[in-house]
Amino acid sequence: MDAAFTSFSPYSLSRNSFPSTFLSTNNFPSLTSLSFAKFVFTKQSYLSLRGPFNSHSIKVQASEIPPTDPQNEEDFILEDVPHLTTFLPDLAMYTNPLKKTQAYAIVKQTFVTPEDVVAHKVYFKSEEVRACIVTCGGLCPGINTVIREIVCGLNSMYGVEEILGIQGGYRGFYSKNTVQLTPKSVNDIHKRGGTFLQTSRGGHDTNKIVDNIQDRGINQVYIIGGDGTQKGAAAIYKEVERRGIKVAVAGIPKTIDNDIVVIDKSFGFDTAVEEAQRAINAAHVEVESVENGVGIVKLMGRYSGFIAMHATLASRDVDCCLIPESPFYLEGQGGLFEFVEQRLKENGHMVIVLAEGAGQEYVAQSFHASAEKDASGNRLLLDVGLWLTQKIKDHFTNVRKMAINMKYIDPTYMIRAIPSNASDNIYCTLLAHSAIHGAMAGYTGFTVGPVNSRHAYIPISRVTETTNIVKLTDRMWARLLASTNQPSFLGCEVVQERFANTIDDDFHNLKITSI
Ligand SMILES: Nc1ncnc2c1ncn2[C@@H]1O[C@H](COP(=O)(O)OP(=O)(O)OP(=O)(O)O)[C@@H](O)[C@H]1O
Ligand SMILES: O=P(O)(O)OC[C@H]1O[C@](O)(CO)[C@@H](O)[C@@H]1O
Ligand SMILES: [Mg+2]
Repeated sequence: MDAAFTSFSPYSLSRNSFPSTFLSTNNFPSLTSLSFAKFVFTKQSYLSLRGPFNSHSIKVQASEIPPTDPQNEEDFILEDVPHLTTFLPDLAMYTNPLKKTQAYAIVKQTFVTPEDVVAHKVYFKSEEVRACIVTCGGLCPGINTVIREIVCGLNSMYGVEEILGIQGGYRGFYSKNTVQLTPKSVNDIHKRGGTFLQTSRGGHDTNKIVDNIQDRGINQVYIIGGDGTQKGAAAIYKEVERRGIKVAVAGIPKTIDNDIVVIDKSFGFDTAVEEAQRAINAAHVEVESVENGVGIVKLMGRYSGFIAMHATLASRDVDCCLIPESPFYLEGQGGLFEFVEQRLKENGHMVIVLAEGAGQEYVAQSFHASAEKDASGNRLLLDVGLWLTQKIKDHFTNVRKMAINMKYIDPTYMIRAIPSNASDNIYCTLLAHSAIHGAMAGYTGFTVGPVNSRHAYIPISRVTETTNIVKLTDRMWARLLASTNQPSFLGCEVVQERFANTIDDDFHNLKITSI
């Protein structure tokens, strides 16, 4: 593989300067490159990614490229981004067609900085590529943009003609016909919400999928989806490797909940937060126009309250934000009822933003519901919005004998069914291009995404080992508490106990690896 790349200048990530083998794709058209790509980040960079309390890191293997300061060797996390040559050492290489494209040929000496990386050689001839794209899991604004940009990017940058759409998620590999994707057929799809290819949950059968990949002669697989999808992608990559077939597997992380670890933020998240503002505004207008108005807005967020937290912070009209990570209680001193009453006395109205995964244990108790699961094994949530609405009504009517005016708004699906906004559109384009360049360069078993603002190739296993959740000890949550002045519902000791160590949370079944 070394011959495919030339030498590479060190660059600085975060404040620490160190020789990086991090394959950056921010400005791809440089003709510098690196001898091998590794996924690297330091404690320092992880810190800046995850906030000041997170000092945990896993040293995967000794550094092949020594750290700048050998004393700080512990600070490095090095891990190979898998490459086809790992299991197919004799693969042929070809001159990268990007060199000849008009768009990139001229930039050789113009926009190139030492940290830019491009493969001199690629491992696929344009005419040999038979790519496919699949979308799995829930919807998210921007999926269609990613599909469009993979198709258009492969075609315009690498001259690829054969691109298949797998319809209806993973099970589409073995249960449906494929659809031919061309720049023309996907030209307008970025203006629509949803997924042009349709999606599904469940139905991941690794052997059937890889059999199908082989039967159809597919050699590049682009998989757009959330944490479950990425686990499925990792299984496909492993099976491909076991069979020793030349198939590059690239994951593009998609999650409206922003629950995928390592990457800075998931695409569509900003769009969803923006759309949530409309619901919060509506709730605020409604409740300030009546006496004792209480507005409840339910937003998505199964185990991670990022949408609710960001929508609350952006709005400033929200009095209280309830998320799955932060337990709350209703009755007594410091409880939600007391806070609602206090706000009604002060302002005559209040707005609560509620992530759908919050308070599930209470709702389950109230409804005596059993834990149902969807086809992928995700727990089906009970409607905490309806439950809370009823609880607040009952409390004020029956206990406090106080008339309140309740407005419950549930825009959950509306915030993810829309097309992506302008900045998410650009972000989706970068992700798609990053995936294409990586696959053409022979990388496989990787997920793309920005880490500390630099687009990177990340071994899929890194993004599936844990889930991103709001950390109550993080400054963002502190900012929210400062903005709403809501009760924290937790004593300091509880936060320490709950978040100080690596724990397995019974309810969320999530691993909080470190603080
Ligand atoms: N551990 C796993 N191994 C293999 N495949 C999996 C695994 N977990 C989930 N999948 C498959 O991935 C697909 C999507 O999973 P899931 O429905 O959990 O959505 P997701 O990708 O996590 O997206 P989101 O949760 O954001 O909607 C499904 O087809 C499911 O069968
Ligand atoms: O699309 P479904 O199956 O109704 O699932 C909804 C779930 O999907 C998510 O949007 C994640 O994709 C969650 O926020 C939500 O709980
Ligand atoms: Mg998921």
